[in-house]
Amino acid sequence: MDAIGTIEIAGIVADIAAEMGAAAERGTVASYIPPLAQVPPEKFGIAVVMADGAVHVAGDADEAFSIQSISKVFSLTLALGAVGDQLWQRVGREPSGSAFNSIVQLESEQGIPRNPFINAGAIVVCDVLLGRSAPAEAIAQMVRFVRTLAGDEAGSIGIDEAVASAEQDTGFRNMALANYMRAFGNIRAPVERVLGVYFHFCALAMSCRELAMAGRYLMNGGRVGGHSVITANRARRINALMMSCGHYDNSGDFAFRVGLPGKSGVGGGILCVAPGIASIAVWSPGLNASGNSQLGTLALERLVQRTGWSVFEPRVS
Ligand SMILES: NC(=O)CC[C@H](N)C(=O)O
Repeated sequence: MDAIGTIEIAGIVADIAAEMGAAAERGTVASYIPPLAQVPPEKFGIAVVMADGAVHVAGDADEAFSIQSISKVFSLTLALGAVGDQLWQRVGREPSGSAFNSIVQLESEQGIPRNPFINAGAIVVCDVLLGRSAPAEAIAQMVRFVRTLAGDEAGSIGIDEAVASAEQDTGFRNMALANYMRAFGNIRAPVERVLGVYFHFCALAMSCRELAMAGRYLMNGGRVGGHSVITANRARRINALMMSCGHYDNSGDFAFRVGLPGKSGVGGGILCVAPGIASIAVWSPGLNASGNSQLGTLALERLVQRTGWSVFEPRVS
């Protein structure tokens, strides 16, 4: 850890929540998935779980929200566990520079998505998981996995079925992506099954506190409480992908402003990792033009300015 102590972090987290509560420019809540449009834009939560186990929360940190594309981090982790590096034959590792739901690169790149954190890539990841289990099993395995990562013994993390079925009803672009990749042979299971799994993963609901807890393995070289979730090498690589691809065509700007691996979702959440230091979750439903939480990004930018936690900053001992 660096020179900043526990009391200071608690104060910084509380100050940021107060600043974000008062912010006027809150972005636009996603409306293409109808239940997400109902979430009040005033919400803001932040949770910081330190490497020593201390937890600092402020604002609406205990209110569950739809984690949406943040689930792509957990599905990637499961798929790497299932098939290892063979995954990279079907999904790339380059930033796309395009929107999260873009189809344009798939034609010239023969149905191989640029990375696992855009929709097309995450849909392939779901297909890989379906190579090993039926849809209901894959969904149950994901819920169990995230609960275990978060230490959620009460089982409060779950799938918001209303969100999952709204995505099913409105997910025409995702259907197009999946069918298009199927034409190239990069989706193997029936498209409806693959998307059923994908939509349920996106519909996972949890709070900032639970999400920051679930991200601990990424700050800890793949380990949580003495257990190895994944190898240190894989944790490092997932962090690298979060840095380069976690915010779609905004990933460069996020690295510039925050300088930490992060993954956003259209529910307004961001999971962010300060390796060796902290796992952080923020939530504010209003999005910027690239579909990333406007105030969530600003909150992380301020947190890093005040703590010096950017991976590009020298560590003070
Ligand atoms: N960026 C996101 O969070 C997108 C996830 C959303 N479920 C979709 O597929 O469109």
